[in-house]
Amino acid sequence: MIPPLIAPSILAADFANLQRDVELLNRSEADWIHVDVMDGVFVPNISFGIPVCEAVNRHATKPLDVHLMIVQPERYVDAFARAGAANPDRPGTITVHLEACTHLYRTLTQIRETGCRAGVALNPHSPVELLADVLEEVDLILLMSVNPGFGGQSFIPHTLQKIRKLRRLLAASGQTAFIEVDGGVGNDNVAALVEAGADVLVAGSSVFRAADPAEAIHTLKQFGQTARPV
Ligand SMILES: O=C(CO)[C@@H](O)[C@H](O)COP(=O)(O)O
Repeated sequence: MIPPLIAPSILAADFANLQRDVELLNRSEADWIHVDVMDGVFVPNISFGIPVCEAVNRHATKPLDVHLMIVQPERYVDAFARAGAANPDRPGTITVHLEACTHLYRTLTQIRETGCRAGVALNPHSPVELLADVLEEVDLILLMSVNPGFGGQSFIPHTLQKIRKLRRLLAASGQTAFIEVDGGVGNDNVAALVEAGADVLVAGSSVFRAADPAEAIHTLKQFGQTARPV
């Protein structure tokens, strides 16, 4: 059985020891490094921007999974691609929010042209059916399982239904985008998420607040692997 991909979010890392924490992820079973960019407009919090992404990229050996929680993301896609998401040795993902894009189709095309996987994220209130006409342009669909803006929040259980619905939508259209879930992911829900059809799990607090983050990643993978449908 294939375990889910785990993308620890550096939003929960120690920013004063970012190199140490990125190197810890390099040595762990983490698959991608999730980079949460917040602008204080699209979400009520500011995290970090392009220079921090560049710094993470300098030390990372795993693909960057850049999640832009910003308005007008098309203005910054190329800069984040250059800052490490499009690293040719380990191409990553740039994800924009459906709710932040006036011309989503164009922005997804723009992301693919940088050499990155193109991702689209949905806030908890946005139905998965809104993606029906862009599925061919999408490599990854990120379902927010908390209201975006802060780490450490409680998982919204309705996300499980959305994952199942999205899995059916993808199957019916013959598309194979990754389904990623972001927010409140931990040992208590990883099996249910994988059973529902999630491929990639973002984990912030459950990794970086653990006594042993590498062990926490290993445990998430183990729990997910047992639950994964064959
Ligand atoms: O994008 C976000 C929050 O907006 C997430 O990536 C969180 O940072 C995940 O953190 P935890 O819920 O796992 O602490």
